[in-house]
Amino acid sequence: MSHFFDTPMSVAVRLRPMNSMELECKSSTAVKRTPDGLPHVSVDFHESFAFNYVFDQRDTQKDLFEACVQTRLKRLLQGFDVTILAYGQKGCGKTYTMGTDFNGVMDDKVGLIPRAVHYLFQYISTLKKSYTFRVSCSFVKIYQEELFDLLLPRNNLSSRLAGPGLTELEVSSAQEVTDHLMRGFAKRAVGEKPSESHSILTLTLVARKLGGGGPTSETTTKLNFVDLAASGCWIFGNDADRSKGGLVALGNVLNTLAYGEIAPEYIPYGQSLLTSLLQDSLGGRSIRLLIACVSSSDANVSETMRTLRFADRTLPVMKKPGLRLDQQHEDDVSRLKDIIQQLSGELLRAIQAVAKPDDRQRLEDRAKNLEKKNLKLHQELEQILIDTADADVRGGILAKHIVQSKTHVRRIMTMLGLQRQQEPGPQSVQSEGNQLLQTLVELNRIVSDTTGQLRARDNLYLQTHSQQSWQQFNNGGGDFGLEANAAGPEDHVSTQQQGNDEYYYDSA
Ligand SMILES: Nc1ncnc2c1ncn2[C@@H]1O[C@H](COP(=O)(O)OP(=O)(O)OP(=O)(O)O)[C@@H](O)[C@H]1O
Repeated sequence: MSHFFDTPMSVAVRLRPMNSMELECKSSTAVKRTPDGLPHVSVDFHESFAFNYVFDQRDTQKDLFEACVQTRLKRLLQGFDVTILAYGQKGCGKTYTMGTDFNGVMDDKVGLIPRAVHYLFQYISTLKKSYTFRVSCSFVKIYQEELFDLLLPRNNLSSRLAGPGLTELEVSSAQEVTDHLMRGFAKRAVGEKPSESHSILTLTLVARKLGGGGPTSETTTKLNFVDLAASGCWIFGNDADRSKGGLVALGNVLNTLAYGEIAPEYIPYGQSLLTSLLQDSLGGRSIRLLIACVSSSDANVSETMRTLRFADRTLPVMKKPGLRLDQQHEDDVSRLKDIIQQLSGELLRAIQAVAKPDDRQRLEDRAKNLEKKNLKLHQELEQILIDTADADVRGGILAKHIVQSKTHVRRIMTMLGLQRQQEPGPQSVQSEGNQLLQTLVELNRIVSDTTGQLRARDNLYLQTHSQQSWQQFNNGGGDFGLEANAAGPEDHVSTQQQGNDEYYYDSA
């Protein structure tokens, strides 16, 4: 078992460089990554948003792929559907980022789809000793609430889907997928502009574990790349522009999912074709990454704000900071957790082998209990990491956790070693179980201490920050058009502006 630190829903913001028109108009930069190194975006210096990742003009396609897509692809084999969506105003880089317009040349400008497909086929080829894989591909366009199959081998036109299911083509290499992508993209553009339709490229991966005959030995997961229609000046319900209605529905679904555990029947998947089609890959065991593509220019600030608000509302309220973790740390923690899991299993099997039947149940229960505690500790730690907005502190906690986990692993290994040497009876097994329990209690104590320290630190930060904001507000309150004494400092803690409830709509 391994864990991942990102929440199921993550948001990456990508700031595209100014285009020639913006440069000609001599527009200035209004949207920036904040200089503190955190994944925050500031708009016009007075509005800021916190996301999981922020990429600016200096970041390359490779940076984006490696930071937020690569690790998610491995989750496919752990039974998660992975959905990557690009959202944003017309011309802000959705297609460029996704690589939906791939031209067959694998250069450094190539977007996510070709990179992901190559990575995936390479990755599964390393697992061929343990798994067999079947991969199939479908590619559709949704335009004005109608579905078009882009892989139907007919003429040059995309075919509206009236009858049975989608074309799903079996593929055995990255090249085959990108060939289908290129053919499909050419069809997407027929009839209307690509910016007016959504396109979804789906890879379905069926992994069968070799040597496993049980019902769970085959896993089917989906990887979706969704290049959404451009957001912009539109009104929900306008029949002439119904593809945009899919964006409203998508916003509603992601927003509802952000509230946490909600029964599927309350999630409004049925509001559009887009959300119905993606239903399985948006809820349940899915990992979602929304890439909000925005312009950095002051000429597009109002549309950029709408995009950022859309993205902001898809994130769970409690997990907004959700900062990117250092990859090395994440890998270390994940590896150690796997080792602990494996060793705990071995310990359990060793206990079963030596204990008398009447002791066995009790010891098994105890071992299971330890396992649960261990899992809870990991979950607490992950929560702390997600809730902590300071990269240095997070790094410190992780480093500490790694040392603790290593000690923990060493102790379990020592116990196993002793067990094997001495072939102990139930009593010694019990005392080893107790030692393990002690270790876990100790680990638990350290985690709660750290949580306490972090909470105290966060409270202090919020207090100081709110006092500073209040002072600034009092000094220049007139600019805000508010009475200087209308609210107390506690009302100014957050820099995150709450948009109005109709944020999906453009009333212009
Ligand atoms: N991060 C970036 N770096 C360099 N060029 C970019 C970047 N993002 C976008 N571009 C360029 O900007 C132009 C518009 O990008 P793109 O077509 O991807 O926008 P889009 O959001 O998909 O637009 P539409 O909604 O019309 O489909 C393209 O020429 C693309 O190469």
